[in-house]
Amino acid sequence: MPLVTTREMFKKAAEGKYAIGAFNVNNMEIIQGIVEAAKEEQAPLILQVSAGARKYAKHIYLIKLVEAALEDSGDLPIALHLDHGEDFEICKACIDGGFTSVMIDGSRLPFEENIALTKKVVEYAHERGVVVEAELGKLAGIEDNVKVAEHEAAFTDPDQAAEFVERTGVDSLAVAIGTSHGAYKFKGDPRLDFERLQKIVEKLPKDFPIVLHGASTVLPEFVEMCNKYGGNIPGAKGVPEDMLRKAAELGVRKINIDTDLRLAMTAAIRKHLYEHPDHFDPRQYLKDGRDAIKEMVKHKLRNVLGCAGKAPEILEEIKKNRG
Ligand SMILES: O=C(CO)COP(=O)(O)O
Ligand SMILES: O=C[C@H](O)COP(=O)(O)O
Ligand SMILES: [Zn+2]
Ligand SMILES: [Zn+2]
Repeated sequence: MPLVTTREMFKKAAEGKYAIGAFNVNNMEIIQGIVEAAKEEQAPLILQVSAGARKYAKHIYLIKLVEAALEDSGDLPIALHLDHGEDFEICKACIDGGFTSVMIDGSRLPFEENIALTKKVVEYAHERGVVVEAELGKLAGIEDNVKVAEHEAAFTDPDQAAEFVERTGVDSLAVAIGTSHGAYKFKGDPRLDFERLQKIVEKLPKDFPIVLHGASTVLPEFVEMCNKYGGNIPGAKGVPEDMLRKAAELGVRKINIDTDLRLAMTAAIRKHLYEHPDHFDPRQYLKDGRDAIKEMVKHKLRNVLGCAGKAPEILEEIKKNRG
């Protein structure tokens, strides 16, 4: 099965009111852990690559690893997506280089400039059968080492969202409703602006796919494991699972997860090295990291995103459209 776009995934997810997991990938063990989980759960997948990932692993290695995953996974619908593309050039490089979906993140720009940049990417992408995600509103937190302070973060305006989608022709939209990137999402009690989300859904075309960034739950078991085995990440806190379920119920179709992968892998490796100070074969501890990712992703697919078992209906939709 070749790479697919997110079109059929989002259509079926809207019908069934579930979300597709978009997992950030940076190396072989992360990809293998995620894909193994999706295979066992028969779930659709979005594998996403950031500029930082391309810098770390190189575009060609990531593409080849994802190609290997496709072959190894049998008949799973998998999309390869550029996460937070900051300019036309990186989007073009990924479109030309085999990605089926790109994000142009013009959220830092004034409204009109964000529209112009997004339109330019949409035009280039659509001509080549690639779908585009854009972003409106600013998330607090760290993105590619750029720290957006809380007071600079700005929630998405529902009217602007409708105008933005109409004028750009974009395929999905990332919104800011209170999530943020990284492991420290809330100082006090977690809170998302669901009223705003509902208004955005009402103003957008029916079933328009909404994307939630910064959606890791920061699982306490991994935070505790990190801290127990030599780590120091006190006070890490993520988006509670029931809030993500509610977001999917309301219209969020893509849920972005990176921090939870990082935490799972690091916690398992810390534990392994602590318990086996004599080990120095990377395969021994990387295997534990990969296993931890697999179990965590299975839990997400089944209990949070609701997309376990949905691969067949998406494949059927893809075949129907290819006629
Ligand atoms: O939004 C993300 C990638 O674009 C990841 O968010 P987290 O930091 O919550 O995992
Ligand atoms: O949006 C942030 C993602 O977690 C990607 O992070 P990164 O830019 O460090 O790869
Ligand atoms: Zn952004
Ligand atoms: Zn993001």
